[in-house]
Amino acid sequence: MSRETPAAFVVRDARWDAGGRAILDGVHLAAPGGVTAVVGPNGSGKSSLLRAVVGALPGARGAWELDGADLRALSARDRARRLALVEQDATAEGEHRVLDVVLLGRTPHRPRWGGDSADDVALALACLDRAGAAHLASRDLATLSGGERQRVHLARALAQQPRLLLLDEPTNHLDVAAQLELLDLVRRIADDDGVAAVVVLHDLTSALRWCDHAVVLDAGRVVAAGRPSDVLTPRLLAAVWGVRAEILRASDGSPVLAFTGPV
Ligand SMILES: Nc1ncnc2c1ncn2[C@@H]1O[C@H](COP(=O)(O)OP(=O)(O)OP(=O)(O)O)[C@@H](O)[C@H]1O
Repeated sequence: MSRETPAAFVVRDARWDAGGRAILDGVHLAAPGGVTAVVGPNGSGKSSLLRAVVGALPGARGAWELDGADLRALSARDRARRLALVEQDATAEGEHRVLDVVLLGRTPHRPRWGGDSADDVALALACLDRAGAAHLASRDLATLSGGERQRVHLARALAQQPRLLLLDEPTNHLDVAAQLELLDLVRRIADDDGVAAVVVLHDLTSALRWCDHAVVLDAGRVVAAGRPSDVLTPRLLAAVWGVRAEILRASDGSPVLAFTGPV
């Protein structure tokens, strides 16, 4: 159970056209707190959906609300106080000390002309610690490995203290132990802090094991949504991904998807 009231996030009828076609074609998503997996084949619109919600897709239409508030009506600063996005393979040009990158997450919370307070620095260090990256605080971001950078961007997002955390393939670049740590951290952020976490995942076993809800996109449309175990069935995997799949059971009873070939 969440110690905080879980954040409720809703997307209604998201639409976005690019290159002469519909990339998002009437997407509905309801994330009533907890962890929501957004899954689908390559090019199905997952990243576009997250980018639309953060206001990074000019021309996107639809409504998105967090705790009943219209996110589109908020200023960029107010939006950044409520939601944070960690993008796929986020990089940065030039030299940036890791601690300064994480402190950027405090920007929407501090006075417009104020510098970093001691509290900001303490919070940034705590977020680095939570993301398993405390030892990187003094490093230059450009010198980090992909997995190390991923943790720093997560720490920056946590420093925003969002009610909605959007993560685009956050387990990319992470070794297996780090993937488990990250998914466990996302679970705790949802459970303990009441943050609504929306996570784009390609690893469908992780979606089954770690997530409360799953939304399946195909060609810009939602083709299934609900409890991951109800949604990610062999029949759906065959229809959407074109693969034959079996659901096996690990010794602890948790589901493991095995793919045995194309349909
Ligand atoms: N600016 C653009 N102009 C034209 N097409 C675009 C643009 N941005 C994205 N697309 C197309 O929109 C589709 C959806 O892209 P998106 O990145 O949202 O997919 P995705 O589901 O996140 O894919 P992946 O799993 O490969 O990361 C793709 O076919 C992509 O080529």
